Amino acid sequence: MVGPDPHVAAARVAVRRTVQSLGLGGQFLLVGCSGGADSLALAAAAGFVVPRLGGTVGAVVVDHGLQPGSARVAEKAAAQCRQLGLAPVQVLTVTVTRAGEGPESAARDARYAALTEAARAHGAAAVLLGHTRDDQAEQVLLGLARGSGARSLAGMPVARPAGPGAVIQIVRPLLTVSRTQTEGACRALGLSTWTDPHNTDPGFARVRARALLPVLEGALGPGISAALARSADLLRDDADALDAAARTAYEQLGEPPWPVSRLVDLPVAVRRRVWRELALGAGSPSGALSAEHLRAVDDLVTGWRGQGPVDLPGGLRVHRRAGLVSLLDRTP
Ligand SMILES: Nc1ncnc2c1ncn2[C@@H]1O[C@H](COP(=O)(O)OP(=O)(O)OP(=O)(O)O)[C@@H](O)[C@H]1O
Repeated sequence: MVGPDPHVAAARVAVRRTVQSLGLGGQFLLVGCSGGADSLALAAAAGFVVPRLGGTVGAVVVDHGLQPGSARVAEKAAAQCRQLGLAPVQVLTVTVTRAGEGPESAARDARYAALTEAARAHGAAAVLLGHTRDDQAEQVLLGLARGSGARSLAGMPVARPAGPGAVIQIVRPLLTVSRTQTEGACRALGLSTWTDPHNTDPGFARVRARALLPVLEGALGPGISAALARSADLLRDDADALDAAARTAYEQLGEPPWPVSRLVDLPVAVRRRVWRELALGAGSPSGALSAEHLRAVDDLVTGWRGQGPVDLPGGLRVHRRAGLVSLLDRTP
């Protein structure tokens, strides 16, 4: 008997391992499918694997209505999901408000909200997304270009709760699978894939990062995407450990004011996280809080030369007086 195409097999193995390791066998799962090669390969693999693990799998295609013909693209993706045996398969039309950080991020927010809501309505345990190892590598490259820390370089986790305290998980089973493999799987299965025009628009930093990977492979040797994804995995473990240490330190410190003497002996990586937790907990907007803000707070505490207080986004001010560090509200 001839086995499945190797790309199809790779996607199935990745889905089976992820579903089993997360204890999701036997549950109802929902694939978020855009009609692109990654999420169609995911739908095909999940449609094969999940029933064999005693579960069921459906799909949701979100129509953002941002491009002409988007409804047709969505219907075609949904039809292919149905042919792959997924049920129920739904097209959800969302309204993307252009407020916030731009249409891309507004579309993403609307999509995640729609997918999570559909999962809740159908009683799904998880939403499966088709991010690949190449997406992970691009994310790491973009983080490096911004000078990010371990948490950001850790890229996307395989699983996370859909929101604070949520039961539904957002799961990315294909993070070990390359885009070449998802495209090969779709070809082997005769699936017709859609290419998001944004994926070739050099106006997006992600698209430019994508173009860089083959250049890096040429210069440094093959396997760069896999290596970057591996770094993300290692850094995620480090970031998790440091976050846990910072949470413990934060809890032990209690409410500010905090004595400087109890702060200076903490490792700087933990202190930085404590400052961040302090600022975010007091309402500083995360997008506006920079590494420079955190460095200034740390300097106030550990490198004091009589400098003044540090102002943080959100109308906050960190003060040092008589060996105590306190957080004040600057708003009148
Ligand atoms: N229109 C859509 N409907 C349903 N699921 C989608 C849709 N678009 C994307 N997805 C899901 O999200 C995955 C990632 O898609 P994409 O890379 O386009 O997202 P993104 O814009 O980079 O945002 P993010 O990476 O934060 O999810 C897809 O593989 C698919 O599972």
